[in-house]
Amino acid sequence: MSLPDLTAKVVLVDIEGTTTSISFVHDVLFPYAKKNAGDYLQKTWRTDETKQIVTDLQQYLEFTEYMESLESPYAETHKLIAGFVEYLIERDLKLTPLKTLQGLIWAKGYETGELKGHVYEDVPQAFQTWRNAGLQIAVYSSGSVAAQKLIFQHSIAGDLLPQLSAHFDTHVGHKQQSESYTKIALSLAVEPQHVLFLTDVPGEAVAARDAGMLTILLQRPGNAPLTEEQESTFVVIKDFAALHTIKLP
Ligand SMILES: CSCCC(=O)C(=O)COP(=O)(O)O
Ligand SMILES: [Mg+2]
Repeated sequence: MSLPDLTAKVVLVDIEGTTTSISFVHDVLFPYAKKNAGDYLQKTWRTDETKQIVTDLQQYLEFTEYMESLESPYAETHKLIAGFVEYLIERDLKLTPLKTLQGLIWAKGYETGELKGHVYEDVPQAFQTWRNAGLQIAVYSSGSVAAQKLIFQHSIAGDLLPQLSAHFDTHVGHKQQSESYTKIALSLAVEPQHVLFLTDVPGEAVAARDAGMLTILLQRPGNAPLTEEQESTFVVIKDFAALHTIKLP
């Protein structure tokens, strides 16, 4: 495989819907976090890390909404927060403390082998090809940096973590804000036009493009369908192998 005529020095990949199926995140990871949140919070309740997460979670407007939605109060605070965590996961909210907590809960599942990170079968070969071509690979996901490392380290295709040079999560900013991509390029010490961002979400592609990055959309099985306008605005590929056969504008 050879790379198309692109000037990228870094390939920046999203996870859910790009390297990994949406169903793995929604049908395996999220249920695992929901099931184990109460136990995790109870065991770590007195640690500074958990105290900080709980304080941060309570700052969101959603916490007030959640409290108002309760029909009867919880006797124990860790159960109240576990209920709030479930409430947030069911709404797929990408709040930074929620994502931090999910990563901490998933760690045990990966450690015991109960969880194995899904990656599409073209991903390991593409990572190898890009690295052989001298490109760096970085990750930008709403999942915490710790969670990103776990999914690639314990992937169904083996340990892919050594292929990755940098990780970014919502601490850098939200994925549909172009400043986040400007900050990522600065942190990678490359011009944005030398970064190729691969994602399934058109709003993220627009934000990255507005920051000057090259952007390609993934249409993986199970991803949300793209509109005709999105398909005509962006290059769309069905997998990473297709990246090596397309001609970029
Ligand atoms: C890091 S694996 C878990 C993915 C996750 O929690 C998530 O919200 C996915 O968001 P993405 O930005 O990768 O689409
Ligand atoms: Mg995604």
